[in-house]
Amino acid sequence: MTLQAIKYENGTLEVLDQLLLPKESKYIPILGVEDGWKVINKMQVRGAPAIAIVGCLSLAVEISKEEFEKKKALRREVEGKLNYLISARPTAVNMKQAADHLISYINSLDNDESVSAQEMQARFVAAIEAMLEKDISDNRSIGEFGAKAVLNNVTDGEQVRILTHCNTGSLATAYFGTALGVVRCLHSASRLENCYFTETRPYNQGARLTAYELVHDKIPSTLVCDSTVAYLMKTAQINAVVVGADRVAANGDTANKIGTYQIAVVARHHEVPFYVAAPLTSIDFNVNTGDNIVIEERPQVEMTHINNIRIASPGNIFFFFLIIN
Ligand SMILES: CSC[C@H]1O[C@H](OP(=O)(O)O)[C@H](O)[C@@H]1O
Repeated sequence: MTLQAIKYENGTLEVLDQLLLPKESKYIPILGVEDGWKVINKMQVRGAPAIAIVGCLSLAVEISKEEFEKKKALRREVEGKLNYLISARPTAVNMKQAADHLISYINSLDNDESVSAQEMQARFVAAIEAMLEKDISDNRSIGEFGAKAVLNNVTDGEQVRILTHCNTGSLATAYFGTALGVVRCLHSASRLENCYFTETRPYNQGARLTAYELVHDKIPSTLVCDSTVAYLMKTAQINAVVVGADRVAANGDTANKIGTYQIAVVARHHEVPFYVAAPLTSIDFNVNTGDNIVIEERPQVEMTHINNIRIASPGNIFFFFLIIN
């Protein structure tokens, strides 16, 4: 078992094919931007932060193999490929945030006459490589801060029962995770009684990925059907719900995996504190409210089949994949 979703060293990139988990642990080589776009679009790599990191690293791999005589040629190629990578999936904002930041950075290098084309290329690749460690550092901070927030609501020494949705761990980020990072910190502090997590239909990120991570880390946990959450909050004294985010609007509206909204409504009804754990790169200050967040629509086969076996009768089925809370 491995929780390293992304393997990058000296211009070589491999990603864990998450569609094969938990049955098979297989890495896919990423030779450039086209490979990066495909593994993101097919959800072999998924999770808002991981999407941005893999997308940008796929560009770093491609750029590292080329030689640029002219700085403008490098800038033009970078801008075009970053905008292409954004199109792989529409809702998670992290890839767009990273693209905007990197385009601004390479423009500053292009405008700096003291920087050669070779230096510009090296600095640009280094800026992307730094995203890996930054994400891990952010996740550990989110985990510690989130654990403190949860524990503020309980008596000293009390162990807590957490509910989470989808996968927000090492398989959705560079490592450690966001909402699952909070669970990891609570467990490390010996303050976690149990982590309940949903299967997360239709793509089963919870049953396939979160279960995989929690078993790997030997964290006390219980997989529950998505339809159990209301009964769970009524009967299991859940201390807090902690989820991730794909995109947070300027007013705090949050787009996350489908099912999050109903969990939030039930948490409100049962007065269970509800937390969104996300890095700054998941916040889109250019979007005022959740009404302006693009809802991702995925092929219906992702709901009607599991491992290529049909589980729903043929017919005209249509559903949203992500929805606003
Ligand atoms: C830490 S990323 C969180 C976010 O990503 C998941 O979506 P997907 O598996 O479709 O990429 C889910 O919405 C998580 O909350």
